[in-house]
Amino acid sequence: MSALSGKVQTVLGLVDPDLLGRTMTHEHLTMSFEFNYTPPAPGDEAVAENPFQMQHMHWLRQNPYSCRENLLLQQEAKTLGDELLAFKKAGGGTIVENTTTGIDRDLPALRQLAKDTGIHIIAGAGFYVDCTHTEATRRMSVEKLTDIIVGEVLHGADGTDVRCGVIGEIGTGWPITESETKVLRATAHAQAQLGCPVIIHPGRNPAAPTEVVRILQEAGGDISKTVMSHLDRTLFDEGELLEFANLGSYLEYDLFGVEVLNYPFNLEVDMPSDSQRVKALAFLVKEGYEDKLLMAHDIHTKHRLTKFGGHGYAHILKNIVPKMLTRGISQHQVDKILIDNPKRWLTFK
Ligand SMILES: CCC(=O)NCCS(=O)(=O)O
Repeated sequence: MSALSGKVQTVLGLVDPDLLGRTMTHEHLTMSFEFNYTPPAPGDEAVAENPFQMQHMHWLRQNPYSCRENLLLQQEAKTLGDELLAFKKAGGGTIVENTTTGIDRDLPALRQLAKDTGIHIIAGAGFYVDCTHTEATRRMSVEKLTDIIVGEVLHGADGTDVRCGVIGEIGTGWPITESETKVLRATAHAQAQLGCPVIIHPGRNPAAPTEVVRILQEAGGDISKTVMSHLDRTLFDEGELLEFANLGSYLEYDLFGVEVLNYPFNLEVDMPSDSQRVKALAFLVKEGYEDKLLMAHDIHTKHRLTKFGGHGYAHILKNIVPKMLTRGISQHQVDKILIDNPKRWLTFK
């Protein structure tokens, strides 16, 4: 048994799992998504240059990745305390901050935000998707990658003494690349050593979540302590969803607040609305998966902050939970999804 066993590791140190309260298991407070910039449609360039005005808000919500400035969430780190205090006022207790190496993780900023607001913040270890890997990362062996990830949890990351409390979000695309496969194997090895929670960003293909689970399992990972993120844009067929759910990971619906007509990273996908996300959760509850469900907003751009007219980190607590209660999900089941399941997942074995 390690010193971490039975505890949750926040950026301010170890805490008793009972202290977490309502938890968003997939958010970003400071990061860069610039590598995903998608040029605006011809004629929209001027709007994209000057997006944060009332008359441009609809365009920005529909085209969030076509404005460079919108992708620089890290510029807001100093003012993010107010957003977190709104989350706290709505009854929130904990944020899992999934920013990993490749998208500008800022651990000192996370520690400061936790101190300023009293919100428990849990930082993520490991690496994002292949196109953010450096050449040095690509050349590393699985053993070296494992050492880095274990070190980020046990000693601190990015040259700081801030320790990560989860591995992930570990980024994978579709098809999964060689470098991503090595990182997945390292993740499984580190998890086997540490007994820690893992969270995965799957590629945008219905086959991706199952393939990730296969790789993790083969390398000795603990699927019962692993979260599959972004199911709302990945698995639509109910049969396929149940087949995946049967593999035993946590099932995360984490794009609450995103309502877009065209999803630029996969134009085949019809991004669901929040009502459809609630429907999917109600379906999984009815099928007996209430102990596996998790929810979040995955805020990763500026326009989703309340400061820019967005829904902020309190949207689920203020707007989605009341809707869930009208759609066959009980308060007891809501509490499982927002409190008990995150607590169980985040507690080191
Ligand atoms: C870093 C944030 C992130 O990866 N979000 C996922 C966006 S999407 O793949 O679901 O569009």
